[in-house]
Amino acid sequence: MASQYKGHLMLTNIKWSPVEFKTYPGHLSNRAHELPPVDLFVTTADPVLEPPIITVNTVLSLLALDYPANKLACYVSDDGGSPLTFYSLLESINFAKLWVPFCKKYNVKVRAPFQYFSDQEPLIFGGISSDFREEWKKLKNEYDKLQQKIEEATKHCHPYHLNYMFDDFSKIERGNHSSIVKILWENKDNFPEGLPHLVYVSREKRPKHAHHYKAGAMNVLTRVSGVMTNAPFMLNVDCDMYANNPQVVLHAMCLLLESNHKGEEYAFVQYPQFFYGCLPGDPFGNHMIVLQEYLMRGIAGIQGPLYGGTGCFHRRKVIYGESPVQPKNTRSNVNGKSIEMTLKSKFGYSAELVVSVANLLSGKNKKMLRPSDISSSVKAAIEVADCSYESNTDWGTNVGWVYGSATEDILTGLGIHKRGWRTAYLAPNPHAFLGCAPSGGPACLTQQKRWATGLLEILFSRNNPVIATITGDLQFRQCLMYLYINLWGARSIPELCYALLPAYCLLTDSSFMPTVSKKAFLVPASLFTIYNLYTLLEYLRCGLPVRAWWNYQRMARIISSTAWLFGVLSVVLKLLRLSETVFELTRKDQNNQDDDADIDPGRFTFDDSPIFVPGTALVLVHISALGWTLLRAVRNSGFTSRSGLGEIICSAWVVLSLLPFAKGLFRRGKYGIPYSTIFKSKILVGLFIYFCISVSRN
Ligand SMILES: O=c1ccn([C@@H]2O[C@H](COP(=O)(O)OP(=O)(O)O[C@H]3O[C@H](CO)[C@@H](O)[C@H](O)[C@H]3O)[C@@H](O)[C@H]2O)c(=O)[nH]1
Ligand SMILES: [Mn+2]
Repeated sequence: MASQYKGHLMLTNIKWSPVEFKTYPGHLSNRAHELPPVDLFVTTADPVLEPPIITVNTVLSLLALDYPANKLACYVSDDGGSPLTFYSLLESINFAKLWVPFCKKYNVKVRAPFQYFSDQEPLIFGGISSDFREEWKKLKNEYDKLQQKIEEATKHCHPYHLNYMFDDFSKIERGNHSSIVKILWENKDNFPEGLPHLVYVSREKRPKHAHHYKAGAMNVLTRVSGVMTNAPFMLNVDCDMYANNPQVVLHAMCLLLESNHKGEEYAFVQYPQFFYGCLPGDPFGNHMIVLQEYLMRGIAGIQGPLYGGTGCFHRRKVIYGESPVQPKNTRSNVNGKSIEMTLKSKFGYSAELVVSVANLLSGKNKKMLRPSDISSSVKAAIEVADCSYESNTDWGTNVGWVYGSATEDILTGLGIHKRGWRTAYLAPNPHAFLGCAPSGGPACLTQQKRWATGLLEILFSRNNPVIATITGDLQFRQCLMYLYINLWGARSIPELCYALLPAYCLLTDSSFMPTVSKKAFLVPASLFTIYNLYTLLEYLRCGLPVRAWWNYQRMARIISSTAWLFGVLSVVLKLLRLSETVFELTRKDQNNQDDDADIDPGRFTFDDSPIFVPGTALVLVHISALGWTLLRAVRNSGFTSRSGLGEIICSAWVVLSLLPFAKGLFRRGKYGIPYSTIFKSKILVGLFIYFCISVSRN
């Protein structure tokens, strides 16, 4: 708990001046001809962990956005290089040709078909024309067919080879293949009511070449779209984050096309991350509703929100490394080097890319309509997707998504704030994007471990927030905010010490809490009460149940003693150059494919990962300590020892927080902790008890 109180001061800084924007996209929709082009990016990396039907739905929701179709282009990056993903996208085109006009004609609210068709029929049909009813049925039927085709292709090896489009995939080896860029659909007629361009990109991968995970994929998408459509704005979403509000682009444009009262442009507009199919009571404490409501709004009032990796509209020139006040360079020579040479050394050798960058930076492409013919740029696009393209360029450092952290989003956003940009946070109603939150122990902890790792990596990078404030234009309060967030993982160490303290006291018959009968006891007791009431109040004010608050508190303790601790370990190993940090994907399909009959998706699950060892050991230590105290009390007929009620309450609180682990000791299957984990934990417990005994003997 103590580390929570210290965090509170930092939190006060963050929450001090919250900001909320209200946008009126209606004002823009009658200025359609002035709207700028926008490139839409979707990333996927594994057809098993991220089933293609999820990606297809996200793509369909983007193709159907309320925005002139000839100003949108959608690019899908597939790091898995999977023919299945490609096949699914290709198959979805015919459905999209029906779906997009249908959505626009009837002003459909939710444009991800799986979500739209999950609604009950009568609910939709109430008082609605028979035309609509017919079309609805037809589309539902078409969507079912599409889904079935994809399912079949997933189960059986599909005869991809029958189609020339699949040639590139015939001999593909995962992680070792050349770049593939395929135009799945081209809006040749430049038709505002048609379908936006849809392009499939799988960048070149070679075993010996670092590919920088998602950051690498984003940079390839930036370049590929640069040579094809070069829109001044780019939206990026994860494959599971479908657009839930058809007006997201218009909302974002309300802020991106204007500047604030000081005349400053916003570098990017970040939407919050909300989730669909949420389990009641948020059993894994990861719906982030309260976090975004208070934290993100607060940050929005300092220098602007963090970049969250998904649901964000970027200004392309910012991604290209521009600063808010860019020195005007009208000469064609800089220090004797031609501008072209300078751009080549920053952006790489592709002549097409350099021209597109020059056009963009000079603002030439602002009014320009997107080129309707993109097939002529496929060759250039393949070239910029090669894995050696970035060597000796600024990609990954001063240009594009920044490399060196498993949370490339925070690192990239920090670089933008460091250059002095302001950013904007927008939370429209209905929610802009919805994705799937991980569920189950292993998926949740893996995600948290990656976040803790990535956030800590940033502290050890040249983009450390303190350095960014001293040498760059990161505001002081924004720097404090970044420090608070980046230190999340490091909090696991003091938390673990505090969590062990009551057990240590009970085992060694010592105390760290004042005796309950003394007035001093009121100090920790009131801090404890105020902290919990305050956090509870935040939940209630967001309209969430008490259960959600408790689950969050509980998961926060579990996460910091397991996932965050492993995050710290992996950063230490990286600093010692013993291993590299990796981006472990979060599984996207929820529990619906399980064959357990008594399935309870809210119940904590385990696997044999070592990540569960510290939590198991912690709960065992406390059970032993409490048992030992009880035994002593029985022997001495009463609690006469030095450690008293304070320690017992604290110890019981730890067990309560780690209740899923305590229960897991007695369960089997995926709800139980594997024997090997329990065995390893018992060794740790033995060592700890031995340590306590030797201390109390001295
Ligand atoms: O080598 C990789 C690894 C990941 N991804 C994509 O990155 C996205 C995010 O991956 P996911 O497993 O869903 O991670 P999350 O923890 O859910 O993602 C959050 O955290 C990430 C940083 O750790 C951010 O990049 C994400 O935008 C943010 O939603 C997905 O679309 C992946 O397909 C790639 O394209 N290539
Ligand atoms: Mn995700």
